[in-house]
Amino acid sequence: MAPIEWAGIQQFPPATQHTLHELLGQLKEKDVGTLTILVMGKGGVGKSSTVNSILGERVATVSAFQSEARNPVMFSRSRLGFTLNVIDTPGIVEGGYVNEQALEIIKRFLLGKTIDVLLYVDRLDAYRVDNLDRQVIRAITDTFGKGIWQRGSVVLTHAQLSPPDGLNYDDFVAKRSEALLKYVRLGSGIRKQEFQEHSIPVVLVENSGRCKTNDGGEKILPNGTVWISNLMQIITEVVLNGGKSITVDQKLIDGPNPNNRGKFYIPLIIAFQYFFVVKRIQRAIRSDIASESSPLWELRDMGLADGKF
Ligand SMILES: Nc1nc2c(ncn2[C@@H]2O[C@H](COP(=O)(O)OP(=O)(O)OP(=O)(O)O)[C@@H](O)[C@H]2O)c(=O)[nH]1
Repeated sequence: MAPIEWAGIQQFPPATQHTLHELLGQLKEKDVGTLTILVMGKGGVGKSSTVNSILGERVATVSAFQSEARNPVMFSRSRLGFTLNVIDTPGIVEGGYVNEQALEIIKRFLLGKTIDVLLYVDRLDAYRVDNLDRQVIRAITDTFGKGIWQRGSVVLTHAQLSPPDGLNYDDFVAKRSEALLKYVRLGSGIRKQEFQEHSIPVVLVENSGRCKTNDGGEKILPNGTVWISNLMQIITEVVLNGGKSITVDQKLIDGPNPNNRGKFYIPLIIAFQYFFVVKRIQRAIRSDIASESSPLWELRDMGLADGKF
């Protein structure tokens, strides 16, 4: 079925439309004709609202109360021969734990689809990160493999805020980003150096209808960033700056965990070590013992040394 024409793009102010068309042009130039964005995160953080903001249409259901048993949905739109797919997913946390069943449903929904970009959504106005964040990030990593983070971006909603304690806005954003990225690193198990090399971008979003606008009618953040253009710009950069898209096939769904595939080799490595390393060392020790002359204490105990030693 051909995707519906992306009419929502015309809802944006002319300057935003111009930027979006430019970005689509950049992608097409690099032979990227389809862009599939997967939106994930905890419940109630603003995933559906962000999907609506990107498309410029109210397609995903937004609820002030955490919705239960929601299914993943993909919204497809086309524009000038380009297809934009945005996949909204239910929150994957329930009762303080990662809901494995929700993850299973998401995985099955994604079967046969290729994810070009992961948007990991959380709120800017949350003042702590905890073990739950780490668990959610680990669950995403276990599902898709570490490579997903090379195609990942952290999205922080509720970005129109006045920081507490008289903190400067940009400092507050930097602190919150740093704290969250640390947990992304820990949860994904990516080594520190590698993580720093492929820095994961953090993007700010304000989905509220009361978001401030500039003279051109574009929605802006307290630091003046035109956030829809900025979000789409970062998404384009993530796609064009390397890392592979993730195709969800049956193997990925059945497991084993994509990060643990090498574990199959562990018994072989142990056997190799036993025969070629341990055995060799044992032989060397044995021949060493055989050739060793008696130590002095042994000679003394045998009464052969005269106590000068
Ligand atoms: N002020 C403000 N409110 C937001 C923002 N994003 C979302 N909200 C509100 O937060 C609530 C939850 O938003 P949703 O978009 O439904 O969140 P979700 O992550 O899709 O929620 P689940 O489907 O339950 O996982 C709604 O009342 C939204 O109006 C934002 O950027 N700013």
